[in-house]
Amino acid sequence: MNESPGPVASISDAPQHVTIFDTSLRDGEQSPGCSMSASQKLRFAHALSELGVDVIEAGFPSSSEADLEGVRAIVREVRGSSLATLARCHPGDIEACARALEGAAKPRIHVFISTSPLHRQHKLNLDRQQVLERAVAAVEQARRYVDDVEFSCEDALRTEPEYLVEICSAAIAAGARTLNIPDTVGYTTPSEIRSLFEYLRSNVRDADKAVFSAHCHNDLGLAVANSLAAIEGGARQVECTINGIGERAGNCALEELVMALRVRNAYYNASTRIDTRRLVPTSRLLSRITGMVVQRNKAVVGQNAFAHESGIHQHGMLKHRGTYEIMAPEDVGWAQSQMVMGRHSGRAALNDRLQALGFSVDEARLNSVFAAFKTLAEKKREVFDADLEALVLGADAKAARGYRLVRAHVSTGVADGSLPTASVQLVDPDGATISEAAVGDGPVHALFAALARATGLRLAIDSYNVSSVTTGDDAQGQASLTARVDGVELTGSGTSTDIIEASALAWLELANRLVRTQRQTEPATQPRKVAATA
Ligand SMILES: CC(=O)SCCNC(=O)CCNC(=O)[C@H](O)C(C)(C)COP(=O)(O)OP(=O)(O)OC[C@H]1O[C@@H](n2cnc3c(N)ncnc32)[C@H](O)[C@@H]1OP(=O)(O)O
Ligand SMILES: CC(C)C(=O)C(=O)O
Ligand SMILES: [Mg+2]
Repeated sequence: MNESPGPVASISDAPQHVTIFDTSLRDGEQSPGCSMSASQKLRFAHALSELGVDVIEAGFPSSSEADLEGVRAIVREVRGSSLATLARCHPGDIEACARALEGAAKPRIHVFISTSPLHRQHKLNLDRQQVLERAVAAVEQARRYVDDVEFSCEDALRTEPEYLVEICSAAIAAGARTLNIPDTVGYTTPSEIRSLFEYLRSNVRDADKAVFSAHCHNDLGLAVANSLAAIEGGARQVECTINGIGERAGNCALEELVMALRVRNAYYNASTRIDTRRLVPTSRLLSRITGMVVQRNKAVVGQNAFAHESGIHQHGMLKHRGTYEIMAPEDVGWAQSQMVMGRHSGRAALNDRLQALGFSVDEARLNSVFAAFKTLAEKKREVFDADLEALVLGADAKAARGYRLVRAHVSTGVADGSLPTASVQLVDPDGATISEAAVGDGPVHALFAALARATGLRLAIDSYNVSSVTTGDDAQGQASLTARVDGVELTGSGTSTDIIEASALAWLELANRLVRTQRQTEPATQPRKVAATA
């Protein structure tokens, strides 16, 4: 048997700071499906600043009046981070950057030009010397407006390395403080980009006067790996985007890069200023603004990143989180790990979930519930709390005693000054009819307020979601709610073609679960007391 490799040595003895340059609002925004209005950009720029991003690339002011206005609004309000804007090596673009950045506390102008033979010949129709002269003139012009100038060699990874040395040396001499080496088309590999950064840092004149920066695209799915390799080669700024949005397959995902540096700190010995607990909220905000859904299995911020369905993993997780998680969900902004009950789950996870729902079962009962659970899980993709309750109680949860919706009515108006109002009629667990009404900030808020009045239960809702479960104009909507009661997460869901009815059913399912865990007296089980939040 081979010997274990032992701990990996650190790449650097002295702790290093890696500057996080976020380009979600520029490279990210220019990708299909990600356009943002000026007010959306402003909102997201605030979120990036709160996240602790060092440099926010706010836009490309010469591209449109709207982009210019968007940058100006960010300059007026956002403090803390440096604010960068992009310009071609073109006097008009650089003037537009300067105008947009007027009043910024920490302005940066970012000028770029293509350096690769393919781009020089086919895109720009310029030779090496002409590109170099355009670059030097642009950096010098930008320096007349601001001290902090970044120069990028577009398509650097397909550029002759000795020409990169020449143009980077000239850019430093002209006043550039940051030299960005983009892998514009996501073509490079980790060992190649690492060698290129080492080569440039050794050969560029006055290399120590500038920060070398990586800007990797994800066409081969290597953007994060290549950015980390660039850090190994000496990069001290990484350009990235939230959720990895950006041209084509996107840019290096900020959340992945930052967590790799943190989780493998002993190796990289490099840190960032990012408040990692804000990663998930920031990712969610971007999804909401752009409508770009994050894939479930996306590292760090995807819904499955801390979810476990298979029995062996769930069993390990219940013994020690470290068995199957290399970082804590709380550290990146999730509430907790998730145990999803499904076809692959085992007895340990089932027992744990039943206890959380207030049922303590002996081994024989657990075995019989487990057999029924496996049969059900073969038919359903996910087994919900309501299904588990039905299995333990030996009856359909819908038939169990609880509040039942008779009717609900909601009225609302847009910009007519009317208050959203809801009235509900329920039958309570003892068969009596109750009617109540309430107003709220919106129709669903009013509905929940009326249900709270009718039942006397005030649920502290953690999340509320509506999604369609079928297609077409008459699609069924599924409303899902979660609430935390005494540290236990309870869920409720309801389905209807009317989303108000679906929402009321979800609220009542959650409320009934709460009531049942308080009142449940079935002899084979011992209910755990769960108090309603008042
Ligand atoms: C790798 C990147 O991410 S680069 C950034 C890409 N982002 C964008 O393009 C979004 C914003 N762009 C735009 O709104 C428009 O392209 C504009 C306003 C900038 C320019 O629009 P137009 O004047 O109509 O030019 P168009 O987009 O058709 O072509 C680009 C022109 O810029 C030139 N160009 C491209 N890059 C550079 C550069 N770095 N420096 C100087 N000129 C450049 C091209 O050669 C072409 O010039 P030409 O019109 O003389 O042939
Ligand atoms: C403008 C530059 C930095 C760029 O986005 C790229 O080359 O990918
Ligand atoms: Mg790019």
